[in-house]
Amino acid sequence: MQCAHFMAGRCQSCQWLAQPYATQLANKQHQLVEVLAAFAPFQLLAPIASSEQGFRYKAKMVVLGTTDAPILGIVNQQNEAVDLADCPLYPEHFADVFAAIKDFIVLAKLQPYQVQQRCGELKFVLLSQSQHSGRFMLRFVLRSKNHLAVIQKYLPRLLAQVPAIAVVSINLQPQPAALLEGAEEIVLTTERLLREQLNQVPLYLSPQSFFQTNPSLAAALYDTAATWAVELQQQGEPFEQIWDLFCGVGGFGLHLASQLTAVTGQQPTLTGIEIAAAAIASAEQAASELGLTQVRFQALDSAAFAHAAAQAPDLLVVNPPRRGLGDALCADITRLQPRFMLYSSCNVHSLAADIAQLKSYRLVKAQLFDLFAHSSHAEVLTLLVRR
Ligand SMILES: C[S@@+](CC[C@H](N)C(=O)[O-])C[C@H]1O[C@@H](n2cnc3c(N)ncnc32)[C@H](O)[C@@H]1O
Repeated sequence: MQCAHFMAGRCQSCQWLAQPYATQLANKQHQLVEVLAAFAPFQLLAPIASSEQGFRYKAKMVVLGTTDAPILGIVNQQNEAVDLADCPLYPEHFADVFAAIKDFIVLAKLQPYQVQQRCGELKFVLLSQSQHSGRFMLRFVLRSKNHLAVIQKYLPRLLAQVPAIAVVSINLQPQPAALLEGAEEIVLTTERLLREQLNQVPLYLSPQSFFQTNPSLAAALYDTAATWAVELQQQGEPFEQIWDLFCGVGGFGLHLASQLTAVTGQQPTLTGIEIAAAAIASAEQAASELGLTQVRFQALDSAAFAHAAAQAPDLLVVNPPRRGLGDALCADITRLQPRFMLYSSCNVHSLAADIAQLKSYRLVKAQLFDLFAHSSHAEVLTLLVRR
């Protein structure tokens, strides 16, 4: 990927960009082999490469500059404001939408927040796009509600200029701390969710819910997890009960349930657990659109849910945040003993620490999905089988 900001030393966010992409991928695979060496032998599949640019569905822009000349980007290590509206990680239309957003900031006289002086209103602009429809979700992170009325006044003009913007919201983040967003969200459009579709599965993104950063590779990841489950089923392992812990808006569970139903004609019972209530509402909406009736999504702590359970599912899917599953959840998985686990992780170190704790499981296969090209991070999907 050619990036003028990186070449000029203005932005170093893509830490591995100086390495050719093939070298990056080989290095990540090498690291995976090293970190999982203690669990050999297992089948290591070829890594799944990302597009080198335009793969990120979401931009998180700090608002800098002045009311008359806003900058959307970052403050770099030299303490300079860098405009990243043309960052090549984003799909091609982001730059046009950022230009329209800057016009809107000028028109509505939204003063960029100044951290040192603790003055100004607009802290961040968060822009997401559905890869399937090309439509956008736009969020303004503000210090207060002071400019709510003026934003509402000029919003129709922005929506007329960029009709692809489907959802607009204001997030209130009154703290002077470097927090990206606060708890309160005010949705300004009739549409409240951005509809994405990966493979044939609809996924509904609400302003605050998590979504995988690289939708094309997320589609490959979910499809692979479902394919592995179908293969096990075809080898005579019926999956009546599936749990999807840390399910977010339902990507893994919905793919598994719909593919297993399509192949076997029998719908498994799917239980999805996620801490964010908005994500659970999205997962329920998608399940109903898919015609899946044997589903139960609940807004709960995954560890508390597993701790209260008396019976194991046939297949357990887990996709925790970077910290991993942790001791308590590993202990309950060991107590419950599901026959199969699909563990997808964005942190190979916490993945290895958890597998080391799950002594009654054997690592059968692993595959790297390069969701985070040009960084040291990657997603790894593993299949674990009870010994
Ligand atoms: C890496 S994301 C995976 C989401 C989803 N599986 C996907 O593919 O988009 C981790 C998810 O775990 C959720 N989460 C964090 N802590 C949790 C907890 N203690 N219990 C349940 N869910 C939690 C987050 O809100 C986030 O949606």
